[in-house]
Amino acid sequence: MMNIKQLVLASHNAGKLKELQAMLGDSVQLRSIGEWSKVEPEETGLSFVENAILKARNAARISGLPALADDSGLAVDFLGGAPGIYSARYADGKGDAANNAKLLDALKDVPEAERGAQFVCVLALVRHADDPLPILCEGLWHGRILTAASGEHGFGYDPLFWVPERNVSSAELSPADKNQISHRARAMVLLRQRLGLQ
Ligand SMILES: O=P(O)(O)OP(=O)(O)OP(=O)(O)OC[C@H]1O[C@@H](n2cnc3c(O)ncnc32)[C@H](O)[C@@H]1O
Ligand SMILES: [Mg+2]
Repeated sequence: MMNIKQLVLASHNAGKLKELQAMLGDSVQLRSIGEWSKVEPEETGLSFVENAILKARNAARISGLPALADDSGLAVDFLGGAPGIYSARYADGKGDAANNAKLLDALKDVPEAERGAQFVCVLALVRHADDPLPILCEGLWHGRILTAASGEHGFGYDPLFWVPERNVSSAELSPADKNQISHRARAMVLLRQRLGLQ
């Protein structure tokens, strides 16, 4: 079992850092790779797993610390799983608001029953840059895409993601509630088990 006190998070996304640190608790300190470099690696993989490993190796190489990466996104049934690994780049890098507007447009006139979607999160942890055995944990969160944005919490696609088990959008959940049930929370439960943290 690994005894990890400090991990570098291979992400420039402040929303992820906040959620992951809250889920990990005080026993492990997460430091953003932004402390070392502002340059983001190109996400050239064809799967969440490949991109998560690529980001984790890059961060471990730059920082010299064990690294955790989160590759995540939204897979929409009607769109054959798109935007998927391209979720951050869906509107060509114009940001969350543009991504959400493009998604609403792509699903214009699509009835509720066909608006199913899942958030996906893959966490990859490497002990060092060339680690031959990364720890991989996956979490899925099933919901549906709304016809208009709702809610102020969270980040990214949260205002468009309807959470059936709570009858609210994921941006209407409190941060603590989202961290109990999200794709990221599910992946983190598995990671904590693998690290012997619970
Ligand atoms: O690669 P890093 O630096 O970690 O940051 P990123 O924001 O580019 O992250 P990804 O490449 O994993 O892309 C994830 C996309 O999916 C969205 N996403 C992931 N988790 C989400 C969540 O919990 N709520 C809303 N949107 C989420 C997010 O906004 C991005 O558009
Ligand atoms: Mg990214």
